[in-house]
Amino acid sequence: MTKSSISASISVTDAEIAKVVLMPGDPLRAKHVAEHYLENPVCFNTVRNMLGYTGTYRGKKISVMGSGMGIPSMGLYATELYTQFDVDAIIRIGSAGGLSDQVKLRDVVVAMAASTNSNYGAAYNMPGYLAPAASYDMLAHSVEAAKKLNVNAVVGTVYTSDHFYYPRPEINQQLRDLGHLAVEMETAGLYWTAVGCHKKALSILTISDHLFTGEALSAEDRQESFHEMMEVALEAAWQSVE
Ligand SMILES: O=P(O)(O)O[C@H]1O[C@H](CO)[C@@H](O)[C@H]1O
Ligand SMILES: O=c1cc[nH]c(=O)[nH]1
Repeated sequence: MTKSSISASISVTDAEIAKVVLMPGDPLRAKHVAEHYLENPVCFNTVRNMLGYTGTYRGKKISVMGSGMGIPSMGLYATELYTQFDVDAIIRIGSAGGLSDQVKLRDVVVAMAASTNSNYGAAYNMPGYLAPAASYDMLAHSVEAAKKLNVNAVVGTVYTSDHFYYPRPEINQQLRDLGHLAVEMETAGLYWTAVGCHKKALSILTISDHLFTGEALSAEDRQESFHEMMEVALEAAWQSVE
């Protein structure tokens, strides 16, 4: 749908926002995705430099917009996209630090669920705890896409941290023992927001560094592995729009 400045955070200009939005943390990565993967991209948002674009991919309209870093930023943009711009599905496309031996540098991780140290979900006022989990059909589409594209995608639980620099790094061992594949900073917030708005979400991540092996991708390697994640995410996005 086309709107002319509804929210303080997103100000739509002359492009519509698609039903499905890809969201990297970095707005410049959103620009890169728009320019390299979408046809005829048009910028729809520049407020706070949180760049957003809409274009087409294999004939279907797809948007891409930065989320910023951390749950509060992701929660704000995802809520506005779902509730004010009629978006049905958001796919996070991010980087993550490996925790498990099941993942190595460059692997693509599909986040089935996200544990977190964030208290953001307390606002849903559940007795106990609202589980941040992916939308199954989108998860299934991404797994099928990865198989078809011969991409090594590992499906499992990730850890969404409020801290990039956690003051007690020894918890990484516990996270690993409890089966977490990788750590990043937005997925749980996206999944909570989606369920709260009765919409869909999926988080697809590339392992950019490993907290136990100490390895990290060079800038060139990041670009190449990022391409594999993009192919999987675009296919899953394509499948999720009619
Ligand atoms: O690559 P992005 O999507 O920004 O994701 C990861 O990178 C940032 C930290 O460097 C956090 O946002 C984390 O979740
Ligand atoms: O949040 C993040 C993202 C990439 N690598 C990390 O170690 N943490």
